[in-house]
Amino acid sequence: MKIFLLGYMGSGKSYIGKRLSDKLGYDFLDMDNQIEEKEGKSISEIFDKKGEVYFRKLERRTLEELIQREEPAVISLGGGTPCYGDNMELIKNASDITSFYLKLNITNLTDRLDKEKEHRPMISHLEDREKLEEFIRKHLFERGFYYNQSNHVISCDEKSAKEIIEEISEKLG
Ligand SMILES: Nc1ncnc2c1ncn2[C@@H]1O[C@H](COP(=O)(O)OP(=O)(O)OP(=O)(O)O)[C@@H](O)[C@H]1O
Ligand SMILES: O=C(O)C1=C[C@@H](O)[C@@H](O)[C@H](O)C1
Ligand SMILES: [Mg+2]
Repeated sequence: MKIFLLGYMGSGKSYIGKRLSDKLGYDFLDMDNQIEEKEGKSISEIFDKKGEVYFRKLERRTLEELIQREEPAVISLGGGTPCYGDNMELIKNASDITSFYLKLNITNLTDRLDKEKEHRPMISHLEDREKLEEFIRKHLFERGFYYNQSNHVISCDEKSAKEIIEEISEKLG
């Protein structure tokens, strides 16, 4: 059984994923960290030096490897992973994966990301909160189509990590 966490940048995939894995006694894997280890570079450096298309290809190969993995694990995907090529189809077609979309509203995502833009190359160039919010609104409109194909949608607005983890655990039964 593998648990995949999906959602926009800043939705808590890494934060919740680590804590959920501790609770379940599963391994925790963060796709962004795996990519950084493979390349020996930070995500920002990969975007800067090799470009986004190179990153998306690497992300696809890493997704394929994670899907092949047989041991139980909680796996946090990159924010864009489900939204490129047929990545979401691969996730949906794997019989041992349960996917959760960690859903937050635009205001809460903007609040979080406004404080943490630097290591996120998709948004690091946006000068102020207004531009960031406008970008997130458009981006989420495009990406929601993919995220919403997850097995479960978890509304995370105003919820603590503990509450979110409890909700995920309930869905897992
Ligand atoms: N339930 C929560 N309540 C309050 N803050 C939270 C909650 N979940 C996560 N956070 C905070 O939100 C920020 C973003 O979380 P995190 O880095 O886990 O997002 P992410 O989905 O992994 O983003 P990315 O796709 O960019 O890797 C972090 O500072 C984290 O501590
Ligand atoms: O939303 C995105 O496209 C991204 C999210 C991050 O997790 C990283 O995978 C990278 O910064 C791209
Ligand atoms: Mg993360």
